[in-house]
Amino acid sequence: MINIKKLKISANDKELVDISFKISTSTALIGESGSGKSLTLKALLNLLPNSLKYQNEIDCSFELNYNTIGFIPQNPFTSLSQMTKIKNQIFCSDEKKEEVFKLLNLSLDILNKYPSQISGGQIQRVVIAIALSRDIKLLLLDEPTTALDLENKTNIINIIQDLQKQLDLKILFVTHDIDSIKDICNDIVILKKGKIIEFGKTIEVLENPTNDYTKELINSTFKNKEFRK
Ligand SMILES: Nc1ncnc2c1ncn2[C@@H]1O[C@H](COP(=O)(O)OP(=O)(O)OP(=O)(O)O)[C@@H](O)[C@H]1O
Repeated sequence: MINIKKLKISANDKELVDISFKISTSTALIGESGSGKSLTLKALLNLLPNSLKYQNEIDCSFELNYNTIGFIPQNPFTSLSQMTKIKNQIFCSDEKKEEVFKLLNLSLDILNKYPSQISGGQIQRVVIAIALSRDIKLLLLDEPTTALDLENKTNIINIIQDLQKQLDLKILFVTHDIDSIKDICNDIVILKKGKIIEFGKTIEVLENPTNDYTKELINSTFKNKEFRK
């Protein structure tokens, strides 16, 4: 369990984020643009700009640092160096490379390719493989399916579900797309303007939201789905 008792970020005198929440297994952080999702991730990754003031109080059985946290960004296409073969962008033993590639259902011949020679879905899986090539304990996902088409989106969601079953990984999944987390995250935190306005078990919150803003988010997801049909 990662118990984030206090996470406060401010710029000058303006409070940007003031939240507390737990990651028991997998938690979704949902909120509209500007609600503080990226700042929260940056704070956990220790990547906040110096201009911001940051205070935290976190109870966790392991140290949160580069070795224990993996990060999957919104746009996988910019995470890899285009001029370098995939195998030279994963810093671990050949055995470990093979192990994580197998886990992500990636063919080993991809190791000898450049990013431009593989598909978008494969690139996102390679980015996840790179994160898993270290023995991380917490995986942070920042809208990992936004840049993907529907087929690859479903693929990545299935892969994350499989990873949860196979590895002892805590997950914090940041998104504004409720649809993508309902099968992955046990818990859900709804963020608005840097504050938590609703939290709880994902199924319970989705089936019985108490806050009007949460209801709006769920309704708009539902409407979009109807629209896509
Ligand atoms: N370096 C900064 N200095 C001052 N304010 C900032 C800084 N970075 C972000 N903010 C402000 O903090 C708030 C939260 O920003 P954040 O990027 O965390 O939102 P978000 O929920 O990730 O949005 P999006 O979904 O668009 O990425 C916004 O009002 C933003 O303008």
